[in-house]
Amino acid sequence: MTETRLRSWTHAFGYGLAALFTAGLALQNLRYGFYQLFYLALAMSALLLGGLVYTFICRRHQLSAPGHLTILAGLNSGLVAAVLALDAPGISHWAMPLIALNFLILPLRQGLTLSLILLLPVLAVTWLTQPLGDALLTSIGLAALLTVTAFCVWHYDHMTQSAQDLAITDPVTGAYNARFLDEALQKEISRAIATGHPLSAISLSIDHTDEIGKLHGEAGLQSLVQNICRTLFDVVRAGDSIYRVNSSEFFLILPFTPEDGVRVIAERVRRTLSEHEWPGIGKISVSLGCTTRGSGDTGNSDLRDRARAAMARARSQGSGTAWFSPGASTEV
Ligand SMILES: Nc1nc2c(ncn2[C@@H]2O[C@H](COP(=O)(O)OP(=O)(O)OP(=O)(O)O)[C@@H](O)[C@H]2O)c(=O)[nH]1
Repeated sequence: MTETRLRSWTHAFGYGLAALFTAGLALQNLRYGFYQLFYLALAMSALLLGGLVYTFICRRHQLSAPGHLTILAGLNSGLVAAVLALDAPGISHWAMPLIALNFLILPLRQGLTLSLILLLPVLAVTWLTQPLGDALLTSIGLAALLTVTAFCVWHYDHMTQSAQDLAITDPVTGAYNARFLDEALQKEISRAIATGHPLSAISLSIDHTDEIGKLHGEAGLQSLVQNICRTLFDVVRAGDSIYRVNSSEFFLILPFTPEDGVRVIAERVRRTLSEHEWPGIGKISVSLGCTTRGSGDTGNSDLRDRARAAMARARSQGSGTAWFSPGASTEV
């Protein structure tokens, strides 16, 4: 299940349950003749049903739907206004489902801000109008609910982020992994097509890895790959991204980089890596295949395969060289 679909279901569940709860409150208040509370609960219930419908309408872009903040701000401010205007002691408890809903539906910071804005006037009125014991119990209950809910949401966000990072990162080097390369490259190509900025790529292979492995063992090779990757991170600029394609190959995506630029950075990488004295190993060399997106390159495989073919060509010229392949143009 995708994150968007999961959010749609939890939002729908949250709005639905809260709408049922407030509808129940409305009926109860109608039965006992508390008409102001009846109308308040009815209005909240209608707004919650609106949230449910909005969730359904925005099901494809649930993560960025801005209407949830408006709906929840309306619900929270309605309750704050009622707490300040009505003389109804039990109304402070209505804040509980709203706090849970704020955290369930909004991003953590927005949920926390809205809940605090709701909680402060509710607690102030409770302390001013209720006996000390009741006020204390209500305050502890609401504060505990806010803390526990905020912690659960923070924990969930943290776990989700870690799982996403693990899925796209190579554990040895910290670079992105090969699985993420195609997706990231396609995204950059679409961005380059939309904005017209140049895009280049480099396929980098460490030369003579079989010999290095035989001489220094698998651990020595792994440590070399790790150090090379760390050096690559230092050499390239912030917007560039590095992917570990296999045990001895990296791929670099270089946005905003034209043909002249990729030649400059490829030469800088080649020189830096070949002049460095690698701990326990000494000097090494790398072969680099570079390419720049042409107007005819629309798929990730166009750039990826051409950069790798250029790298193979560089290798065939002798170790420690770079080769540039121009991009494909559309026929005019
Ligand atoms: N993507 C990328 N391109 C680079 C990098 N370094 C150099 N280039 C490209 O090479 C061109 C010339 O780079 P430099 O010789 O360092 O000159 P520069 O004007 O100081 O480069 P910038 O200020 O980085 O644009 C730049 O305009 C870029 O297109 C890099 O780390 N990443």
